[in-house]
Amino acid sequence: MPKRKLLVVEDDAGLQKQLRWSLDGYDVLVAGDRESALTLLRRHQPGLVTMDLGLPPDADGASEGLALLQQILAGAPDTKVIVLSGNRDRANVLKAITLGAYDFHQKPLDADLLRLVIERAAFLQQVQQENRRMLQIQADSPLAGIVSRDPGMLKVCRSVEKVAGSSATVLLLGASGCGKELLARGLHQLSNRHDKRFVAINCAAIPEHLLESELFGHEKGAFTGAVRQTPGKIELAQGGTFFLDEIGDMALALQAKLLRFLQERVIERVGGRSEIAVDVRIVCATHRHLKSRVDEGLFREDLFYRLSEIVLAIPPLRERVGDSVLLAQHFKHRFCASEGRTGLHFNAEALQAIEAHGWPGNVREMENCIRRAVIMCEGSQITAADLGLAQAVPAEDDINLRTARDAAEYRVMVKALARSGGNIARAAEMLGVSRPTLYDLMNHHGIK
Ligand SMILES: Nc1ncnc2c1ncn2[C@@H]1O[C@H](COP(=O)(O)OP(=O)(O)OP(=O)(O)O)[C@@H](O)[C@H]1O
Repeated sequence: MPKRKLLVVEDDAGLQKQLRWSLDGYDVLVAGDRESALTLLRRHQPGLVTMDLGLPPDADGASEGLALLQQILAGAPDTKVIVLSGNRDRANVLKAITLGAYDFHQKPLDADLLRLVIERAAFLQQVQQENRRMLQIQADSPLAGIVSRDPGMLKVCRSVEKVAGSSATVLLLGASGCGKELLARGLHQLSNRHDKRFVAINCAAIPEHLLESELFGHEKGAFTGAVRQTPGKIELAQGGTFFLDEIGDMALALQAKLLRFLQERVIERVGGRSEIAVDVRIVCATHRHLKSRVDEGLFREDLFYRLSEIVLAIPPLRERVGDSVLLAQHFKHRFCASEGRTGLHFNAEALQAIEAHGWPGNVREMENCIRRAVIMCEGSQITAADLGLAQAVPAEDDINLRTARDAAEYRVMVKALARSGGNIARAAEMLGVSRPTLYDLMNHHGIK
C-alpha cells in the first residue's frame, strides 16, 4: 500500500530533519514557507499537514501560518492540519483551532505523541473522504432524486439499476403517487437509451377515443379535425423509452393494437396504410391489480404476460419504514429554498402526526402537504395543524392505529366531497390525491 502523503511546513532546517525522521511511516513533503507549501499542496494534495505558524517573512508572528491554514482549508476542507506551537503561542493556537485546524502539538516534539495525533487525524480524514465519495456517487446516480431508506424501496431501486441495461419491458406496480414515473425516468437515465427521449403518456387521463391517435399518430384527414399528419407518442420516443402510465385503464380495443406493436415493433398511424418501425423500450405502470382485471375480462391475458417480463412492486409510503419523516424533511428543505423561507422546522407533534398518517396519496400527497405548510405556516415551527393532519395520539377506546387512520381518512374524505359539492376532481385536489386514488378510497369506504 502506498504511504499517505504528509506535508511538513517548517522553516527550521533542524526541525524539518527531525520530523522527516520521526514520521518515516508517511510520504513526507517539506516546505519552508507559504508559497512553496501551496505549490506542494496543489501538486500532491496531501490529506495531512503539520505546520509551524511562524513562517517567513513573519517568522516571529503567526500571520503567514494562519493565512496558509485558511488557504489550505478553503481548497480542501477535509485536510487535517496539526499546528506545532511554542508554549508562548497559546492565543494563536486557539485562533488556528477556531479557523479549523484539527489539533495542535507543543514543541519540543514528542515523536510518539505526535505520531498518535497524526494517526487519528489520518483515520478521520479517510472516513470523511470515503463519505464524501459515497455521497458523490449517490448524487451522480439517476436514482439520486429518490429519497428512501426503507429496505423494500431500496431493493426496488437496486432492481431498476440491474434491469436498466437490458431491453426487457418493465411493469411498475404501485399506488398512485408512490414514485412510479420517477423510477421509470431513473431507469431511462441508467439505460443506454439515456441520450434519446423519455416520452410518457397517462392512459387514464386521455379520453378513449383520443388515446389511439395520441399513441400511434394519425394521417391528415383520418378523422374530423385531423388537419395535418401527426406522429404518435410512441414514434416520438424513437430510440428512447416510452412510459405508459395507468396501463390498467386502457380499453380492450387499444390493448390489441398495443400488443401488436409489442410483438412486431411496427406502428400504423390512424388512417395510415404504411407500417413504421419503431425501436423503443417500453415501461408500463399501474395502480390496479392487473391479474384481477384479467380475471374480470377487462385486461387481455396475452398483453398481461407480454408486459410482465420484469415486474417491480413499489411499496406504498405507509409501509416504508422511516420514510415519511425523511421525505417530509426532504420536501421541507426543498420548499424552504424555493419559497425563500429559512429556519423553519417541524415541532414534535407535527413529526408524530406525519408518522401516524396513512398517506393514501403517497409521496405526492406528502409533497403537496409540505409545500402548503411551508407557504402557510406562521412563525418558525410547522405544527400538525399547519399540515392539516390530526394529532397523532388516538383516543383510548380507539387504540388500533389502522382503525384510527381509517376513521380519519373517512372523515376528511367526506368533508372534502361535501366541500366540493360532490365534484371528484376538486375533492381529490383538496385531499392532495389523484382522482383514481380517491375513487379507490371511496370504494374502500363504500362511499358512492
Ligand atoms: N422516493 C421519493 N423521493 C422523492 N420524491 C419522490 C419519491 N417518490 C415520489 N416522489 C415525488 O412524488 C411525486 C409523485 O411521484 P410520481 O409521479 O413518480 O408517482 P406515480 O406513482 O407515477 O403517480 P401516479 O400513479 O399518480 O402517476 C413526484 O413529484 C415525485 O418526484
